[in-house]
Amino acid sequence: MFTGREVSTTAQMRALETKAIQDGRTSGLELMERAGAAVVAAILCKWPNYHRHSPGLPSRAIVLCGPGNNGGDGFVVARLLAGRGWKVQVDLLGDPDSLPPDARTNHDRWRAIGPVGRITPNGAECYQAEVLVDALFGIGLSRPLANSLWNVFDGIYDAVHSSSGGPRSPSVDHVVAIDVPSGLCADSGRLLAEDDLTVWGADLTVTFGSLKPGHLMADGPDLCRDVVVADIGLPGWPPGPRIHRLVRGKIIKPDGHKYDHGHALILAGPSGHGGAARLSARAALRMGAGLVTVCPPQAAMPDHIRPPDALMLRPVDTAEDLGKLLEDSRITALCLGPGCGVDRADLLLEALLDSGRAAVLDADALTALSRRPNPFAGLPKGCVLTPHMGEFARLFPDLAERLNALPTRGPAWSKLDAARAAAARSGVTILLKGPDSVIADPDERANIHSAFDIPWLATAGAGDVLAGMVTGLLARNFQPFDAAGMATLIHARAARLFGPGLIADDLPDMIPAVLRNLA
Ligand SMILES: NC(=O)C1=CN([C@@H]2O[C@H](COP(=O)(O)OP(=O)(O)OC[C@H]3O[C@@H](n4cnc5c(N)ncnc54)[C@H](O)[C@@H]3O)[C@@H](O)[C@H]2O)[C@@H](O)CC1
Ligand SMILES: [K+]
Repeated sequence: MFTGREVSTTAQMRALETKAIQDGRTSGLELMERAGAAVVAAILCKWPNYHRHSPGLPSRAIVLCGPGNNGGDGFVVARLLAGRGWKVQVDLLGDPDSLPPDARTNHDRWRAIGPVGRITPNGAECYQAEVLVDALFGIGLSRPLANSLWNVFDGIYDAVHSSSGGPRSPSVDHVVAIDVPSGLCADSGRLLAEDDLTVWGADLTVTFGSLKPGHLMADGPDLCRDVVVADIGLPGWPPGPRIHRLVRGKIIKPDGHKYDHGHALILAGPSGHGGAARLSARAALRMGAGLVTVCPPQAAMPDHIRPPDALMLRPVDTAEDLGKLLEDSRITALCLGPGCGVDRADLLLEALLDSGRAAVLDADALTALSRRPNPFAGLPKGCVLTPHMGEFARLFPDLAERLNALPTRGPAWSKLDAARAAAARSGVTILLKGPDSVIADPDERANIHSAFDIPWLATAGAGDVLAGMVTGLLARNFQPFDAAGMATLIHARAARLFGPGLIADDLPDMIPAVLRNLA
């Protein structure tokens, strides 16, 4: 049984389906029937009034079926909706004789009820329905949509977005995608196309067993909108790496002495650049680190004579200064990078690495790291690297290049793949930031955090706060993977709670309210 937080790649999904069938638990046809039934149930749940859209008139559905089993699911949906009194039009892309066996069976079952039309470039001009079911391509999309299909997509796009509503103009109220909106790569959330493609998004996407990475990343969330995960009786966790959607967590500060909750050191930059480190420091305190010390160069000390008074101050000018400070074994985590300046980060990096302490390397520290001949040599296991895509490209140019290449084959490379490859190469936890953040560690664990609903979090200093939050949790002895995940989750919730107009300074002060709800 899945719990709802699992994310499976298409390869894992196929392996699971094959195993369930080989074990004799179920058959492909049975899974297809359950899939179709789940789609119908989700439609009726989301739009209960469509059961009868106006007195005496049946609701109307257009089901577009593709050449594979996604199309097979579509035939099941058509049959079940017709059985509920809907007026259903079914159009097929391709030749019925080429359908795979289960899809062909369901095609034939539908043919006993109604006709199957052909999907043509201009066919969408007369589409009029409450619901259009997109059963063209699911997890089997393996290559970019051919140019000949583009006209079809354009026509459907016009039908979906038509607002004229006249009797002869196309109009579709809602689109329901089976598994994924067609054209979207389920593994990456990227559109498989050789050029720009107009894809109509769905209002509701019904997927099976578990989420796929593409529902959470890149273009996926925008195109899938509401995603329902339907249990169709697939057992257990699929073989391969464990990927989760990051949606919840627990974080409690137990009783104890202040040193029991760790001591975080935030290395600050030169005079006039201390704000970033102060944001990090404030966030580390709010995350429950017992003590937090800001360490600017001596000349910048006066900049920091200001609240919060809970912050401590120690000057650090040289690597030796830092090394001396780190002789205190009660210092449990460091943060290097925010507002630090690349040269200063470079100067302090070696002492930090030599200490073997847990640390967050962010911003300028990542640039300093990328300039080293062997960037990942000697990184302590407790390190978390927190790059955004630009910093990631400096640290892992080949991975970024692969990620940025036009996705012409499925499964396309995703941020998930890139973050996992980076964790394997560097030997430490990677938090690859963005509206879709990925946290990956060298043990092949990965979490995806999808937060496209809070665009106001893309504000100056928000990354510094996040770095401080991770540092606070590392100081408290959280494992790097857990610290990065919890901080990402709480950071997003804090932004959501504050709402638009947020500036980074607001974030640390929202943390207590978020923590109260987590505990
Ligand atoms: N895996 C599972 O556990 C289950 C899968 N089911 C359904 O089966 C789907 C997967 O079925 P398939 O593997 O047959 O894959 P799809 O139905 O997604 O598509 C495969 C077909 O599309 C063609 N195709 C791929 N890219 C194309 C392109 N760019 N242009 C034109 N044709 C292209 C392929 O040649 C193949 O004929 C799922 O998305 C889901 O809807 C369900 O029936 C039940 C359970
Ligand atoms: K689809």
